[in-house]
Amino acid sequence: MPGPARPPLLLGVSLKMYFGHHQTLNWARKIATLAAEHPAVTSGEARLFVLPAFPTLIPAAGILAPYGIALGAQDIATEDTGPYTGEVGGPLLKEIGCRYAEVGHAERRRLYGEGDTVVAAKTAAALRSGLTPVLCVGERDRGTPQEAAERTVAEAARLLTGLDGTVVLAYEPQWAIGAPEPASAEHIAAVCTALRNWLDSRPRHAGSQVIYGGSAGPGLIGRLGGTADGLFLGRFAHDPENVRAVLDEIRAPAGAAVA
Ligand SMILES: O=C(CO)COP(=O)(O)O
Repeated sequence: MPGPARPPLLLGVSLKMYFGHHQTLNWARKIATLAAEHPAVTSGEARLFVLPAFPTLIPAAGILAPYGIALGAQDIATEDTGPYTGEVGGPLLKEIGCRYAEVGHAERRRLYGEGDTVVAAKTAAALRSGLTPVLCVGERDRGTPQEAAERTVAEAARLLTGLDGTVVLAYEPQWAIGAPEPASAEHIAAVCTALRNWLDSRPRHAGSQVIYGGSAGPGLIGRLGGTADGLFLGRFAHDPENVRAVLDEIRAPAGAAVA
């Protein structure tokens, strides 16, 4: 059977702090069942990753990993080990099977005072432990796509200064997070294309991907014309049927009829 014509699209979900423990595991079981049977996943056209709350990582891995769904943490300490009360370090995350660590999410910047120095240090910590950082970048206020592209590329360049390794750049315009609608397809395409071009000029980040998050859900991926390597879902992934709908669109892209 011929393999997929293009690299797999990456479909990430952060559960943030929405779900309880059992709720997380019940949701994970539904996502595992979906992954086991959905042709977008079984054909290799889509790859899934899930970022649940820290205490659920081990049991969630037991449910999701057998179906090829990668796990990751929503945060990571800047240090690897030592007297850092309340923090969780990269070596532990790696040991329990994480592949990803999210850094720099707008909520952590806005609510917990994380700035560029901390975000860059967390990105370095993830890479040091062999984790792929899901590095969130994106402008705070709505502007033109060109302004957003320039600002976001500069942000990525700043945060990755001096670092080598494969990353997932999650383009999340802050004004589109928690909104009724994602940014427009034109806006997302302009910024993701600029990020892709920038990455392509940086061999030290070979293999990196650019995904879009911010009220992403069904109906979006097909409108991006391949300019993003995937989506980063928040609220709209709480209903597994929405995840199924996005996988359906990955299976039947670019104008093909989706039932
Ligand atoms: O921040 C996000 C993913 O990390 C997006 O969240 P929402 O899709 O709920 O806006």
